[in-house]
Amino acid sequence: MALILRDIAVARGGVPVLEGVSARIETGQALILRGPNGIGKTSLLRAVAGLQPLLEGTVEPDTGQMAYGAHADGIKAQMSVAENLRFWAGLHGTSDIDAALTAFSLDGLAGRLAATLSAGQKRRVGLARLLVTGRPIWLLDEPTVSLDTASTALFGQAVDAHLRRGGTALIATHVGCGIDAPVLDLAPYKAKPRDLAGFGGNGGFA
Ligand SMILES: Nc1ncnc2c1ncn2[C@@H]1O[C@H](COP(=O)(O)OP(=O)(O)OP(=O)(O)O)[C@@H](O)[C@H]1O
Repeated sequence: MALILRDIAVARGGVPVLEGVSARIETGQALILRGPNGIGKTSLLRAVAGLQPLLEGTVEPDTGQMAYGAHADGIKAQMSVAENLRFWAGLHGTSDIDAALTAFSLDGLAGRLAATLSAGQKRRVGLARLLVTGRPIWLLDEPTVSLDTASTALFGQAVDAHLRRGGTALIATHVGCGIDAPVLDLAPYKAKPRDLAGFGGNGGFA
């Protein structure tokens, strides 16, 4: 399923950060978002995922087709790895977690309380959740932070398999994440200051 961004502008904390961003990611393709700290990679992904409003522009398809993998893994500490994945699968109307456990080498940790996982292990559970959503468009924010070389390779394989199944991925990263894909540098799209009155803006003092 293709992901289409048309002339998008996004704000953060009432301040415009990016404008004029367009991209078309065809079925089976990925696009890497690059740019310096603070340019707006996270804000753009959040807006595409429907977690914050777009200042301008449109996104296709609707957010029901998207799975968002954020910085904060959002794992439930008092549940086991398997319980976390089952919970997430239930939310998305799926039930099979075995493939996700295996893809991220989590079989041996399935019964482990999430609170006791290392940072990289938690990140692997966060990424495994993408698989159980069954959604075709993955929006990933710095997905390989905390991952060692072997886990980064597992991530690369999971994305490759997702793309081969007809998925799409938009990935923000400023480190190599093992994905061979075109890169969109966001630096040229830095927004010029503008008046956000009427958009919930507050002069930038959020
Ligand atoms: N809650 C907030 N309130 C106000 N400003 C914010 C808030 N969150 C982020 N910002 C600002 O919005 C801008 C864009 O931030 P964003 O996190 O989207 O950038 P990024 O490109 O993902 O950065 P990084 O590479 O550091 O993760 C930055 O200048 C940041 O300081």
